[in-house]
Amino acid sequence: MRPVAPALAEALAPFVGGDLPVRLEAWDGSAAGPVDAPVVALRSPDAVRRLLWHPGELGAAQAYVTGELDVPGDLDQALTHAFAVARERGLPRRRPSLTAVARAVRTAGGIGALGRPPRTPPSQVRAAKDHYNLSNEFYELILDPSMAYSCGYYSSLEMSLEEAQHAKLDLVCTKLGLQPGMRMLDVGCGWGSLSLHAAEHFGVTVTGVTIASEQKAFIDKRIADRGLTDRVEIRVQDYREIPETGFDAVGSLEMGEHVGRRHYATYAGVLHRAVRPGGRVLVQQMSRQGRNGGRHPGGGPFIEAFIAPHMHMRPLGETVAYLEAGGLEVRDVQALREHYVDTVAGWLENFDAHLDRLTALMGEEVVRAWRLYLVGGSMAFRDGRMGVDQILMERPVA
Ligand SMILES: C[S@@+](CC[C@H](N)C(=O)[O-])C[C@H]1O[C@@H](n2cnc3c(N)ncnc32)[C@H](O)[C@@H]1O
Repeated sequence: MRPVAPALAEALAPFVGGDLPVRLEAWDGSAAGPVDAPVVALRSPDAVRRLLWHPGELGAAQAYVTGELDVPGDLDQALTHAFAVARERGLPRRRPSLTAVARAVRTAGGIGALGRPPRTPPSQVRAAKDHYNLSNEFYELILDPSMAYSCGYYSSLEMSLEEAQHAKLDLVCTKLGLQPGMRMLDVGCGWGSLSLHAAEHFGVTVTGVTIASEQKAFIDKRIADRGLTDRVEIRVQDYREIPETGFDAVGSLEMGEHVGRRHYATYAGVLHRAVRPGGRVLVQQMSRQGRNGGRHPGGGPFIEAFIAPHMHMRPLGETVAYLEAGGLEVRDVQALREHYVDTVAGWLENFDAHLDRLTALMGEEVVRAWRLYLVGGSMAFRDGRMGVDQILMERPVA
């Protein structure tokens, strides 16, 4: 087979707006681009098909997840490099003619017709839709023992992930002013980290709600094992259907991201209605730059397609305005952006330590998607494109 890379480089140049920014290795063994740049390996013509069909993040992510495109070196380093080049060059002013690029690639590579890429396997679509019902074991292998799936609080540099999650839960319970005998509501309780911590360490009675039945099954077992059946109740319930009012405190850790712009006022209203006058509410939520969350409010085309569709993030100020409009008085906002870089590093360490088991459980493609999600997420927090904040509020006494 003729070497394809020089012509591929030429064909791909319009997409990158200049010289090749990476070392490109093609499936025929040829290579092009700077020798000291991160390596991107195109293992199959399907990688080119996907990049042509969905230029940019989505096509590249699809090709990476399927293994048609690989990054043999450090993924973080390669993505950081790609982002830096994209920022420096900006997007190409005009989208290149698909037919022209396809013709050039085809002539060079002899890869036949460049039609539609293969479809995304249904298993991946299901994995994204069922983010929280994926498999409890999958999350157990990645998260800390408390099963907190939200940003930890590294109050000292030497903390482990487990200690940082414990410190975060203590911080939340302290900010909420929990005292023995109080009633607390945990909206979007995940695998029960806050509900169980509040009951065990602060002596409160807790109601937790989640939309994932797998999570309820997991927490119910922990409740029984720890003798907390009379103090913690977990329900599979949408936040809009919580009937009770008069809670002394309400916590909602990283659930607000699932509430779109259309419903956020309702979410704020639910929090306000659930807590008694004078009671406290703490929302921990991720934010992102760009008015109204920009074109991709859910964290970008990759996350929206592969990990968790229907997520919605916005600048912190917009979220605060919604909560205030819902009748809550904001008392304190604490930014924890850097803590997410360390939290994700902890998750990635667990991920790498259990790679074989994770692959056996979920398959190669889900595991590749998750690596991209974790590495890309950590970068977004490190670079300030995303943030996470604890917003402490009080329901005013009328
Ligand atoms: C990122 S997890 C956070 C879990 C937990 N708060 C923690 O810190 O570990 C988001 C949680 O919100 C829940 N959730 C999403 N949409 C919901 C809805 N409409 N009503 C109730 N819970 C919801 C999910 O089931 C999941 O438990």
